[in-house]
Amino acid sequence: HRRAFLMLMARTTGADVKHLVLFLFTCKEIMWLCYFISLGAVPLLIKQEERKNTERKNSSLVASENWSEGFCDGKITSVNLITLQPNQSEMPEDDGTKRLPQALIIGVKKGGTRALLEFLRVHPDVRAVGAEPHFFDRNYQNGLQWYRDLMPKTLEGQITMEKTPSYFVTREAPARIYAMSRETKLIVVVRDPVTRAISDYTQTLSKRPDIPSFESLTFKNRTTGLIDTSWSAIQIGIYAKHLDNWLQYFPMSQILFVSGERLISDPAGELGRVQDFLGLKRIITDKHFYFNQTKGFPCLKKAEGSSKPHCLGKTKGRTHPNIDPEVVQRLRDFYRPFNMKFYQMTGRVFGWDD
Ligand SMILES: Nc1ncnc2c1ncn2[C@@H]1O[C@H](COP(=O)(O)OS(=O)(=O)O)[C@@H](OP(=O)(O)O)[C@H]1O
Repeated sequence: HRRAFLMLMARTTGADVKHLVLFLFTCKEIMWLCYFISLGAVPLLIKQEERKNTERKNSSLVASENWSEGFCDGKITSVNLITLQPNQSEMPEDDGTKRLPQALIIGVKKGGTRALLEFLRVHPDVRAVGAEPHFFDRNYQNGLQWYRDLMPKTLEGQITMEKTPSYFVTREAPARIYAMSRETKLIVVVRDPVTRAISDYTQTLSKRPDIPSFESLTFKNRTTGLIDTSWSAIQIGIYAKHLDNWLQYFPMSQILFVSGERLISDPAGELGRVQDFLGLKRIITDKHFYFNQTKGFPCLKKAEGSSKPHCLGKTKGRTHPNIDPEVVQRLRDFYRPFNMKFYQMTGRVFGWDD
């Protein structure tokens, strides 16, 4: 049959039989070659297609993240944040992910906020920003993406933190923090408002030595003894008033008050309360501290990521100027009712009026 077919082909096409044999043989080989290639190529093509699909999916998630940032123009709500989650979880987890803080030290200025943050950083499950981001007061227009970019990377189970003491007296801060997450844990380090005011004044004086005396700034009218509550050094210490603003958004159970005085006299005790509040294992104990006589403060035996002892710098523990005792007494009388209200609200007696 093969021979008859070849003869017929040669006769109709007028081609040489030898050439026809060669031609058909080559066609057959080519067809077989194509068949074998397709066997291997099909799974390969499927794999390539799958990879392309995954890449497409990832890039659309990144695009949606960028979109929500741009669209919301710094006013990102928790709804937008949920959109960001899938992409975060697909990012490599080995060196961690930048997350928005779950806990904040919101105040008070000169309360001992730096000491608390430095002590907390010793805990392996706490990661914190060194500088004060001032996001919820001065930099809110930069948006949550900007804020999150400032954060250190954390692994699953680690807590991201920052401290900005001015949040406590910023009217808009509670609503803004609530909009980021209503679950945010808030820590306030409080200190006797009179010494706090003097400490605040001492800091300003160190930067601007020509400012008026503490005594003259305290009063609106020295003869009538009317206190100038618009002076920020005085205003910040009316803790009960500021706390009222926070309680419009957060329950008391979500706010922890740390005694600035106890943070100096018993750092491990206060750190124990803070670790419990944050749901952390009590790792920071009295073994971590020693009292530095020269500095006059507790210091860390080993700072975070170091094996050396560490005290806070020169700007912490400045010598306060002597203030007229009559003025100090007048301020004590002024703060007493506010302090009583504050003790009542927090359920803790801080002992500033003993
Ligand atoms: N361990 C330790 N070392 C040094 N200083 C300590 C410590 N614990 C608490 N303090 C007190 O912290 C006060 C400064 O408070 P802040 O860190 O909150 O100040 S600031 O608002 O960040 O400027 C600072 O206030 P001044 O003494 O008035 O400078 C300290 O009294």
